[in-house]
Amino acid sequence: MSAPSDRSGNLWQAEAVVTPLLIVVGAAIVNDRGQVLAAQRAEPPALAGGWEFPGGKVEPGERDEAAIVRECREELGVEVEVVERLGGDLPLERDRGVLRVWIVRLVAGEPTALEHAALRWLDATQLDDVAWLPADAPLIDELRVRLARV
Ligand SMILES: Nc1nc2c([nH]c(=O)n2[C@H]2C[C@H](O)[C@@H](COP(=O)(O)OP(=O)(O)OP(=O)(O)O)O2)c(=O)[nH]1
Repeated sequence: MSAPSDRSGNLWQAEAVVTPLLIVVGAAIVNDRGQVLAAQRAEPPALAGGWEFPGGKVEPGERDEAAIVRECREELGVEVEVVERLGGDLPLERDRGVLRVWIVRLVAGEPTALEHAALRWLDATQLDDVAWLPADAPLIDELRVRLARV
């Protein structure tokens, strides 16, 4: 069967080609005591109870670093400074997109669970004490090494 074409004879673009890729950024907030802040999701029901790095979807035209700063304000009420990437692009389970985690440091404020069910500071020996969302799992060993160096 031939592909559909318009009157000028151009092939129609397949929908999958033009669907933009979703990018989710996560903030691994590391303090000078070698701890990282883990956040427990409150919603949606399928993810509630799972632990993640605070963050969310990058908006159209927004840089990852700006999205990280915005999400940390919205979700935790803190100001952060982006330090560097942790790991590569990780496939998301529920969405067609990727997760990018950035190491950040706190520059002002004390994190408050404005949207999460709970927050916990974890050191290198405590990273396995919480159930991370599946997409995050490949990063945890790398984070452990990193925290042990602080
Ligand atoms: N923030 C964050 N999201 C993660 C992580 N791991 C992971 O699989 N996700 C998934 C969960 C969600 O399906 C998606 C993030 O969506 P979200 O609902 O937090 O995004 P958002 O804050 O922009 O929220 P909204 O405006 O769309 O409601 O990425 C992680 O470590 N941090």
